[in-house]
Amino acid sequence: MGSEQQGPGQQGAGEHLLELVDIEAGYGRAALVLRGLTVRVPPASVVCLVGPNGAGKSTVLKVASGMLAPRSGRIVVGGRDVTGRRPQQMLQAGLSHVLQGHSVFKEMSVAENVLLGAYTVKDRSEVAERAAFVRDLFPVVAQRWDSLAGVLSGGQQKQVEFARSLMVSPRVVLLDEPSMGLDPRATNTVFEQVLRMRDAGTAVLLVEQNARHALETADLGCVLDLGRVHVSGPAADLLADPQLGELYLGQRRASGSAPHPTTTTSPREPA
Ligand SMILES: Nc1ncnc2c1ncn2[C@@H]1O[C@H](COP(=O)(O)OP(=O)(O)OP(=O)(O)O)[C@@H](O)[C@H]1O
Repeated sequence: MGSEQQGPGQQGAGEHLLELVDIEAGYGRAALVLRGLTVRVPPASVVCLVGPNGAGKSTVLKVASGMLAPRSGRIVVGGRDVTGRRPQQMLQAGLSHVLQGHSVFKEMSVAENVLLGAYTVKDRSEVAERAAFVRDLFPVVAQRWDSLAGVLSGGQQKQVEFARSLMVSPRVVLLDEPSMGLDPRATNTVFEQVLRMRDAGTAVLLVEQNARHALETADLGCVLDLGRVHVSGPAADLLADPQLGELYLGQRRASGSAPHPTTTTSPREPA
């Protein structure tokens, strides 16, 4: 593997919105899943975590959103140490988590689903302002505002989830596999919306099975393996690294030998 590149796993602490530093975390008494992992999210960026199944990508997001307390390490949001806080406190600190799978309430309207995201916001004018903001950012949300969420397509429902996550004006949105179950066209739209969120001022920490597409979208990337950052750097550099491509992105070797069959196949666990 090429030498470590400058990126979210290696760069020094500075003006970052989110810093996960030397995190060790696991489930119950089971062995550690994250083993000294450091990831930093700068402002106005999309940072993507890729790597084999079981590397710990979703676990990173659970630690960041307070769903799983780390055994050691620090979580810093906007320069403030928030290690050990619960999910609602993490939300108030500025970390909004869009979980894997679909989480819209199908029997409720798009409006009701989106406004649920503002349940911690007491100021009604702030809620109205924020609703106008997300309707502007996600046109389909505005167009289908009064529709039942259950009649929307999978990609449209994902945008409702994005809109809901932005209702609290988060500093960083944590997105767990937003393209899961979507067809290529809907996947393209969802990735375009990820960039719109970034451009509108919310940084994104993204976990994706679709590693190539995610790195093509992201500014920075981290390849995780065995609960550590294996290599990190500008996403374009990771994409251009032939060895990373062979191991994690399903690229063919120059010699023409067969590629790994999926973008996430572990070099340790050939399919
Ligand atoms: N709730 C849980 N309880 C116990 N073990 C868990 C739990 N969630 C995840 N794990 C284990 O933690 C490890 C890392 O899982 P995680 O979901 O973070 O990996 P991942 O890199 O996101 O993989 P995938 O791409 O398959 O989702 C795996 O071995 C998984 O079995």
